[in-house]
Amino acid sequence: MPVTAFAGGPSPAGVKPASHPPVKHGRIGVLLVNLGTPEGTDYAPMRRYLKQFLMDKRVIEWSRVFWYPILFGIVLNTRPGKVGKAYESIWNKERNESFLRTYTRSQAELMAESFADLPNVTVDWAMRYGNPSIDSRMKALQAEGCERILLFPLYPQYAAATTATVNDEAFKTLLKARWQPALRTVPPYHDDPIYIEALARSITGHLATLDWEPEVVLTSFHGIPQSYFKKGDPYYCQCQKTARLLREKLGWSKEKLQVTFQSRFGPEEWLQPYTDKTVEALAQKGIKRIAVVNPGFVSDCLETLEEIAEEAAETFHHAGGEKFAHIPCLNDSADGMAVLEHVVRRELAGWV
Ligand SMILES: C=CC1=C(C)c2cc3[nH]c(cc4nc(cc5[nH]c(cc1n2)c(C)c5CCC(=O)O)C(CCC(=O)O)=C4C)c(C)c3C=C
Ligand SMILES: [Fe+2]
Ligand SMILES: [Fe+2]
Repeated sequence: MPVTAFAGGPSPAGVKPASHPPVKHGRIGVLLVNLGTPEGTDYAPMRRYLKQFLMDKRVIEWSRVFWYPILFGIVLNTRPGKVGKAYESIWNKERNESFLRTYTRSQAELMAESFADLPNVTVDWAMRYGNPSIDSRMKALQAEGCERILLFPLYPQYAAATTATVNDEAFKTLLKARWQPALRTVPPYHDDPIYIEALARSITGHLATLDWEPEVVLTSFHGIPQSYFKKGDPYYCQCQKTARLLREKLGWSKEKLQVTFQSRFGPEEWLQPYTDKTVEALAQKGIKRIAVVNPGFVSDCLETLEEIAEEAAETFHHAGGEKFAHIPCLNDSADGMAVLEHVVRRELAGWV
């Protein structure tokens, strides 16, 4: 709004000067933000995506003097090709995009539909890495008249490498804003009864479609380096709590529902036990039937569709296992949407 709009001093309350430009106002934005996704599986888009991701200090906390030579000298030359092939095996060919993007868009669209009772709320979506960027969608929401924005990092368990970096990026977009919206962030919902109930229903529902019963079900969460945990990240404890509540809801033992951590990156020790090693050890111990669920992922993605449904299944079979099932993430299912909508409605309290 140009300063000239106020030439002649402030207007009397409720009276808009004729020279005042039209300004959209009075709306509330809800921005769902997931991790990110490359634009394609070829070397160039994969490198662009990994570069933005792995330059993030919240993701790789090592000194830049030590990390950048490794990142630019080795990782960004070798990893785009390797990871691009993995993405290819799980690419949504119909839409030419990753499923993470397909589901995130669908979640925003379904939420917007179900918020018909909240006509001044606009629901949008963004990605922390890649597009649509947080910056572009925050600006679009403001242009639409959103004076208040609820930012929803799509992670049930808080980690600095995920939730905090989304929040950082959103607040960064406000650094140069003349007229900032009010910005609220959604807290973790790892122990929310509706989330636990949805997970339990999804597990029992999926297992009911099989003609066999797993001896062991692994709840496999994305890992973080142990050093991040030791510095005070609550992620490990929140994962454990989700699993405990789920176990109680299902009435299962600690042997039946186990917690593991996947997706190690780099030479450090990560949270343990590791998913791949556990899958192998279970088969070697004579366990023949297992299922794996990923409660920490709101949507299926590379880490669930490739690393678990493909790689972990192969590891299990090679080690002597017979039946392996991957239980899909909540995605845009009715139960999954009920969780996201419940969290958003709760966090909009006082605004709507
Ligand atoms: C040190 C590196 C990494 C940390 C810490 C980390 C934490 C973390 N990540 C997720 C969720 C996802 N990660 C995904 C992919 C992915 N993760 C890392 C590295 C770290 N993640 C890399 C390098 C990649 C890219 C793929 C690869 O090169 O192996 C994804 C999938 C994205 C997709 O497009 O499908 C998700 C989701 C969480 C929840 C988390 C900490 C709690
Ligand atoms: Fe990751
Ligand atoms: Fe992975």
